[in-house]
Amino acid sequence: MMLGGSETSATAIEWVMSELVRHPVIMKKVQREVREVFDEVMEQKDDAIFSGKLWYLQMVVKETLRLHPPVPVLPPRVNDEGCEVMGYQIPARTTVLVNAWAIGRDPKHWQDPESFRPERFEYNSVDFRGGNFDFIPFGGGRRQCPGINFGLAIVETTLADLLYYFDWEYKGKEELDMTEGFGISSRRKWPLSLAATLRRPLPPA
Ligand code: HEM
Repeated sequence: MMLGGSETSATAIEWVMSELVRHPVIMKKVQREVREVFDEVMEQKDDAIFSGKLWYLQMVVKETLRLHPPVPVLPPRVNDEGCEVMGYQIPARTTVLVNAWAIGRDPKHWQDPESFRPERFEYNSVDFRGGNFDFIPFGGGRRQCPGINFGLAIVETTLADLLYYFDWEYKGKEELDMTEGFGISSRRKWPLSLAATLRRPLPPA
């Protein structure tokens, strides 16, 4: 369980950083938010200020999970009884696979689906907590990921630290390759390699 949870969280973090270095305006905006909130926390020495304030970072994570769900195809399900879904007859005992990756890029549900645009979530209540079947990076229904809150906390706090303390740059000569690898989780095919520049003094070890 912990292995699955850390693999999915690490995959999400790597894709967020990949999208951010490809979108410098979005990178600047999210870093401004994180630095303003963290600087205030440090000044006031009050962690409570942190809670719920990283709105834009949360939208960036959402948009990344839409385009790069770490579990692209949900674990198989077998239906006990026959049923009809969108005009398709599904006989009893059929193994059904749900493609979360394709649903997140479906133009019937998402405007300009291939673009990385966190602002799409600003006035949009679509969430991944099980109520919207057009956005299911954590699955849905009774078997939805039980680690959703823990996973999001790992992803958001790790990213907030990376973005607060460092500036990040991709130094490759060619455009960053966004090819996905093949496997149960959709990690990058080629590991992400970025140059970090320290922008804030690191806390004492
Ligand atoms: C960004 C991080 C994560 C993502 C995207 C993610 C995604 C998923 C998905 C798609 C499923 C399958 C749901 C389904 O069958 O419909 C799942 C199942 C599961 N996840 Fe996560 N997960 C994450 C983090 C975690 C963490 C941190 C833990 C625990 C420490 C965890 C524990 C589990 C367990 C135990 C299941 C199996 C649930 C069952 O079959 O009833 N996950 N996760």
